Amino acid sequence: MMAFDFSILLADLLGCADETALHQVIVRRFVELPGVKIAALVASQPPEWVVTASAGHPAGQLQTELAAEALDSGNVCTAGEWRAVPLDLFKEPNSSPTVLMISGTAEFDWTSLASGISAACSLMRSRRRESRHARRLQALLEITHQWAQTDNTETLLNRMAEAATELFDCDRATIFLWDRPHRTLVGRPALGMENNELRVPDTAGVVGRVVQSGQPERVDRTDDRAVIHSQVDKESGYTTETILCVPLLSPDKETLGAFEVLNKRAGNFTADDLTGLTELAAYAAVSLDNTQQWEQLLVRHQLLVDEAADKVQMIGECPAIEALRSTVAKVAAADLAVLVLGENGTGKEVVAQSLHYRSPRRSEPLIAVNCAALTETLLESELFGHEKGAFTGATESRAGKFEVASGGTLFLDEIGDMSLGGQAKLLRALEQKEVVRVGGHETISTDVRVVAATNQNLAELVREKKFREDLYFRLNVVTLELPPLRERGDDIILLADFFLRQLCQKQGRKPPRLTAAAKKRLVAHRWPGNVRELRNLMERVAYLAAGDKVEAEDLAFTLSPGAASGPGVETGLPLAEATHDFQSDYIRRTIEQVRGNVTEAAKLLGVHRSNLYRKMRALGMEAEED
Ligand SMILES: Nc1ncnc2c1ncn2[C@@H]1O[C@H](COP(=O)(O)OP(=O)(O)OP(=O)(O)O)[C@@H](O)[C@H]1O
Repeated sequence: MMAFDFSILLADLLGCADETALHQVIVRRFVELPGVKIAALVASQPPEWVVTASAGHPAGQLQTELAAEALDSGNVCTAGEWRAVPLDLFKEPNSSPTVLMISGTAEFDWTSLASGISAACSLMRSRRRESRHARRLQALLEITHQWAQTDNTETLLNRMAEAATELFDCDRATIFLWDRPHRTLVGRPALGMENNELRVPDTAGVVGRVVQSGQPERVDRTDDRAVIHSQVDKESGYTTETILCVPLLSPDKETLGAFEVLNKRAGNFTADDLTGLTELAAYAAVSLDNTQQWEQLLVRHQLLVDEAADKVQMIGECPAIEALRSTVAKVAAADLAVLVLGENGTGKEVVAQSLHYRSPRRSEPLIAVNCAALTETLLESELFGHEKGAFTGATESRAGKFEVASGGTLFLDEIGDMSLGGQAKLLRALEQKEVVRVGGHETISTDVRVVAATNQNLAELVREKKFREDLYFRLNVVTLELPPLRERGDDIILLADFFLRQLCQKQGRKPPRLTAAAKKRLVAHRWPGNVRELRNLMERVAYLAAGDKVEAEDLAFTLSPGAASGPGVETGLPLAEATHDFQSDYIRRTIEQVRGNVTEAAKLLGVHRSNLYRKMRALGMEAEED
């Protein structure tokens, strides 16, 4: 009796890529042995026998009756030089019982040989399964990495379907999302359907059963066609042969829909495909969830941007403002640097906001930096950022405004106040489109549109060598000049009404009306603080004036610190009117100073409390004694 060396067989089996190769290896190994003329593997597929591999003489003379006898008895059967050895090789589902047929004089311990071959094959198969699993995981990793970079559900679903058809060697794949309120499954991509989308009731066909039960389903070629939702095939003109469908489960096991693959190119979907699709669906559920959250965030972000853009209103109809508005509309979309000139409070920041929200950069940040408020060192760290430990107090690394505003707009206010050192660094950043954080080495590229503003005469500063000429030209591709408020005529009234409306709306009350005298006073005022001063005044009026009218006396102008000392009364008024205005203004401000305490105000004014009330009534001021 000959001994059989399993180690050689095992080594050969491990190299087999598929079942056919495995069968070939077994039969070849036998005919190499002395005394073996023919070796073959035959599989019982009633009503016939199929030779899956043979070696040696042609297999035509195979004794299939002997094979049947061996299979029925479970023992080795002999007829002349032929041996039929039933193998327990193929325990896998769908595999046929197999018999090893040997012709020759060689004698082995056939029973242990049969179980040895079966064990070797089973070991080889599990190795192959593991390596297939590892390959599938590798493919999954590559696929999910690609998914993670997709921020749009439509694209993501298409990519998922592409990945699945490739991975499972099938014709089509569709991901169904469960619209529970409408009891509908929405499948995409759906080739041949309108909008590439398929809508079916959530109880229809295989996919309906999968989402309802949470269990996967498989339809093979031989299965009853009745299980397939034939309506879909009718509509799309497609013939479904095989299906594998698994539920799409969220990480907390809620069924979100189903992942379906159709028409395996060869044969039926396998148990391996089921494991693979279940794994793929788990990643798909997470990616879909992430992408949908991202999309929701984008929608919310867009709403916020629109809301912010709507709030930016440049009120005014005087020719200078009309001209400015039309230039803003023209240059906003071009990525040009803009210099905005104008006195303090004339609306330079409003212009920067209008430019930003009318540009393609509107969804990215608009970042404002006041260059006058910071020392040179602080300004540098503010603009370019700093690394941890770059200077005392730099306990954390921080991105600069150039980095934060990248993709958007950087508004450099009070640029005329920037030191010459700061100007040099700013120029470098603008020219090279990159910055280096203070204390850092790495260059960080940035893409910002710069809008600069100043209340100074920048050209004059250039002449005086206080501002770099090269920076001046770089910032000043387009100049927009805002006139002071006193030169805007009736726009003062438009703005006053606008602010009153806006501020009263916040308090939920009807805005009071400006009387003709009040309007006259507003237009006559010099407005050293420009629109900001007007806004502040209207804010006070909106809070203090209780009635439905705003009288001239209600307009208590605040003296600007720069103005000559004296009451805030216009020149050009008759003395009686000026005295009247001065007195009401002075009394009002004194009362405001002591937060409405009239007794206290009377003391400060050196009059008796009741006399103060009398005086206020005479001046037409609201004065209710308590
Ligand atoms: N044309 C306008 N329409 C509506 N509001 C305006 C207008 N101009 C200015 N404002 C408002 O006036 C205030 C001051 O405007 P802004 O801050 O833009 O002025 P600025 O010129 O940038 O001031 P500064 O020079 O002090 O930085 C803001 O509340 C702004 O909303």
